[in-house]
Amino acid sequence: MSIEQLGSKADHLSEELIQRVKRLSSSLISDGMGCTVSMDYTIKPVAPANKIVVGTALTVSVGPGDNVCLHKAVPLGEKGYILVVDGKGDTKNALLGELIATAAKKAGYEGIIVDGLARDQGALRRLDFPVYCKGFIPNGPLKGESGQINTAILCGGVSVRPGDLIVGDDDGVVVIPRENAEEIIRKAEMKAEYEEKRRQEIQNGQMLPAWLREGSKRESTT
Ligand SMILES: O=C([O-])CC(=O)C(=O)O
Ligand SMILES: [Mg+2]
Repeated sequence: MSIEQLGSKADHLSEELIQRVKRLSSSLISDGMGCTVSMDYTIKPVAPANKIVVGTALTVSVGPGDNVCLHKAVPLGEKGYILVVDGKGDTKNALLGELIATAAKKAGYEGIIVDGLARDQGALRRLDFPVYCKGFIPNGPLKGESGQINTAILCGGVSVRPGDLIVGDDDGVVVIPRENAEEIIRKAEMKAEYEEKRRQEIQNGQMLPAWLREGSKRESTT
């Protein structure tokens, strides 16, 4: 069996940036990046909770249905990290269930994102630990030959590198590349300010946004 841990655990971005992201949403972050960086829409929270989950990516790549490497990554967990699993979108076997999610919670992870399936849905809903996946199947995981921890992966069609910031809420999951985080967060905050202004305008009976009233072209989604 060859499981490689190629990269060491990445540092967190500054606490100040992370706190700013916690006041936003996945949709605002996506707007801050030109509406391009959402993981596949089928990756959704097991238990929608109307709250935002933010953490530094600790990545795992596994073969379809094979969760040996995932087991090995769980004890590396610490507060502030999110386990992001490239499961190749496999739909034949669950990569995790109640036991792995409970261990990941105990290890300190903020949550788990899986490009694949889970099982033990009822227990996961009761766990009070954010798990995002594509759905459920009773078939358990395979015990395979290989995997990688903390390397660049694709998850839900989006590139994730160790240390990128992961943001999940009930809409889905987005990835903030760490080198552009400051600029993306600033743009997302500007969108939040715009939306607050629009909320007040709508309350005052102004249904059309200014850019449409004035006939100008707007590039972002508003
Ligand atoms: O048995 C497994 O490896 C997956 C599972 O159901 C659990 O983590 O509870
Ligand atoms: Mg189980």
